[in-house]
Amino acid sequence: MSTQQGFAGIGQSDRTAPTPLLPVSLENVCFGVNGADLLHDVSLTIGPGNRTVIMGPNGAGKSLLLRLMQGLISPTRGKLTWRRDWNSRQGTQGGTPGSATGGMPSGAPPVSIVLQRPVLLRRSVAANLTHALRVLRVPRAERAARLEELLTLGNLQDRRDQPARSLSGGEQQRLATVRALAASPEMLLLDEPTASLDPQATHAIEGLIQSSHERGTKIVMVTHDMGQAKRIADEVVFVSQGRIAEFTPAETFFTQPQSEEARAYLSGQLVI
Ligand SMILES: Nc1ncnc2c1ncn2[C@@H]1O[C@H](COP(=O)(O)OP(=O)(O)OP(=O)(O)O)[C@@H](O)[C@H]1O
Repeated sequence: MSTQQGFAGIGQSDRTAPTPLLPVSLENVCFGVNGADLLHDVSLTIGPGNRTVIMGPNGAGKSLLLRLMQGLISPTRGKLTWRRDWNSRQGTQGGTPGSATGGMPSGAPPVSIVLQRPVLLRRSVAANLTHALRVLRVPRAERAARLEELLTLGNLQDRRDQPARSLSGGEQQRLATVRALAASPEMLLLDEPTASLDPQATHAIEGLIQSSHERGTKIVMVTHDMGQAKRIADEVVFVSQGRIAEFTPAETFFTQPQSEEARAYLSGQLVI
């Protein structure tokens, strides 16, 4: 896995620079369940670098968009293409694009996701991280050092032997976030990661997001928190009723939203 754009400092070093994973392009993507489209004709290119924040009312299709990018679901119609063919073991050079065009996904792109409610093993903090490192096939000899790096990154050194599920909500989310970063992902997807956290815990997660951004990891985050969106976003994708209503630089979005739907959302009106 690349550390060229991923989380440096957690150990790996590729000698050859792989073709970057991004951009990911969605061309006329529809996603439906039982014949009913939940995402309609989505065309969007998400490039590296900028922190992308996805906003929109409840039920608009934001999580579905993230799941498409996570590879958990595939378009019912249309095409989703990565710059790098992550499906192919040798596909890191030359750049045959990877794509998903329907049916069940055949694999998952090398991205990590953080959800609103972390899913943690009924084991200690350290065991959760060690398990992730094992699954990621980090050589046994490197695991101890990487574990320490992750514990330090998440400020969880004092909690290492505590059962993960007995941590506070904020600590659990710090653990889930550093576990996601253990993979040195080129892209980190976050689905309302701080929705149930207090300001201090939110600040800690935003710090982790910011430091991984500074190390080159692409950030794509769904949030309803306007303050957080303003703090983090370089660009905003606004989703309404399964369509992309707007994809603009953050400053434009917050000061001069172009779409009727975004104007209504930002002014606190009900958007159906
Ligand atoms: N597997 C499914 N079967 C049927 N409907 C689904 C399925 N998954 C999602 N939906 C519907 O698709 C719509 C979009 O869901 P999604 O979770 O993407 O919304 P969202 O924008 O993330 O909303 P929220 O802000 O409330 O989390 C919703 O109406 C949801 O009920």
